[in-house]
Amino acid sequence: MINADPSELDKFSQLAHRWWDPTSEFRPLHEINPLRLEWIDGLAGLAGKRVLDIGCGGGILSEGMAGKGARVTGIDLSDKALAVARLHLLESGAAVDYRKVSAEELAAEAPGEFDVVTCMEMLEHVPNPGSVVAACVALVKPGGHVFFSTINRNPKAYLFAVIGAEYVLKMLPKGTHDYAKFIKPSDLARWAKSVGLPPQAVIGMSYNPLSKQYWLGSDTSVNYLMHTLRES
Ligand SMILES: C[S@@+](CC[C@H](N)C(=O)[O-])C[C@H]1O[C@@H](n2cnc3c(N)ncnc32)[C@H](O)[C@@H]1O
Repeated sequence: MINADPSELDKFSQLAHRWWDPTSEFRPLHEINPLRLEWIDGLAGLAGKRVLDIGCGGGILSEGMAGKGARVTGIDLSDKALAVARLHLLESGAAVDYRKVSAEELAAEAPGEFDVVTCMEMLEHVPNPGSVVAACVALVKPGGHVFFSTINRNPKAYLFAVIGAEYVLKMLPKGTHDYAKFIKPSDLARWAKSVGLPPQAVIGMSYNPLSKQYWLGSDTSVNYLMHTLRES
């Protein structure tokens, strides 16, 4: 059975036509993109690398990584998000190969083909995130980089990521996030380590609603990113 929740895919499909509008529901992804792109590039050196972006959506990060000189494949299971991603290439002139395939299926088809795998803001939308983590280790070359980002599971994360972002600030549509699917960094680290992806670094991402600024730092209590390396 495919590791996907149709209602989650439908949520993103419904909004997909607004993916590249930086004032839309996707504004947070536009605003965090430079931060995560520089962090990934600083650790993995994207130029010339073969990169897989899992759950690429409309392609905000995929295009950013292509702009750094990476050869990027973006995969997602939302037809509409992929259609928007492909259409945007005409406007931006970027080159990204977008495909509708699950991480698990691609892992069986193209094991060890990628220097870098990114899986950002996606694990909290799938029924079995551990299965995606296992697919990531299969997809990346020995010694290659895998990056994750997701939302921590604790009362503060519920307050900020659900109540704050969806109900108070209305940055995201209500129902975007399901608290039960949030993932503690310790759980993600344990899953990654158990499949041969020892974590190298974890960094927090914070937001100040008054200044409307995001930054990376030591506070992993709400949003965080994790860098792992496949054992050689
Ligand atoms: C919050 S968006 C993140 C998009 C992109 N990774 C980013 O950070 O800019 C989540 C994406 O995950 C995709 N998604 C959800 N379940 C998936 C699955 N099982 N396989 C692949 N993509 C999935 C959705 O269609 C959506 O495009």
